[in-house]
Amino acid sequence: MARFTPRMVLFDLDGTLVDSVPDLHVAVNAMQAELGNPERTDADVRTWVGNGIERLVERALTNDLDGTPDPAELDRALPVFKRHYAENNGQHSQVFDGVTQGLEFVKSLGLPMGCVTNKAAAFTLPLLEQTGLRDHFEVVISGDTLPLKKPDPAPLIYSAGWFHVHPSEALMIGDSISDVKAARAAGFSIVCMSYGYNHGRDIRDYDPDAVIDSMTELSGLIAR
Ligand SMILES: O=C(O)COP(=O)(O)O
Ligand SMILES: [Mg+2]
Repeated sequence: MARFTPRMVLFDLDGTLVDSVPDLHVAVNAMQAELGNPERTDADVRTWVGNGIERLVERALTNDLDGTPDPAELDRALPVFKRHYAENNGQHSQVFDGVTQGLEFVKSLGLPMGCVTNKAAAFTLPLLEQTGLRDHFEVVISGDTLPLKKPDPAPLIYSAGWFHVHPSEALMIGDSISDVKAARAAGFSIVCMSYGYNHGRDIRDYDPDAVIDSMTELSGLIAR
């Protein structure tokens, strides 16, 4: 028997639907080069994604997941990063294997779907368009759509309200501790992808309701 019988499903973007690190890595190093700073590795960038663009730039500047740069340095770097990311967004990113099948399956159940990401809206919509995923989602909440982003539950609660679904009947699919925390605080169920980005930690350590290796597995987990 399927484990979840939600009335709506929300999907995280980076590390869940799309492997966006290749674009982010190029943009980070283009920024670093323009500012006269050293290159950062793909592996490091992978651990820095998930808390929005500004936090990524702070981590890249300091080469530290917990780092906070000088505010003037951040002010100088942010527009440079955004310019390079706008140029590269979607150029090297790939939709993860199984995502299209998973989305088609959820759609076949007649369940409404939304995308909730910490990525700024200026980058979210072009990426969803470019990867051909945009039309799956009736609602898209980006990192700067509301005053608070994940791990705050606000974007999830807002989306549930938009679909007129009680959070206890809603499912979030994500990849990081921010998705787990936001889902728990909102009262959603939470399924995580094992392949995503979670700051270098195994997402199983944060005890989501289920962890899957591919969205093709959703057909065995979700029913109406
Ligand atoms: O950190 C970001 O910019 C986006 O991350 P998310 O799509 O996993 O929420
Ligand atoms: Mg993510």
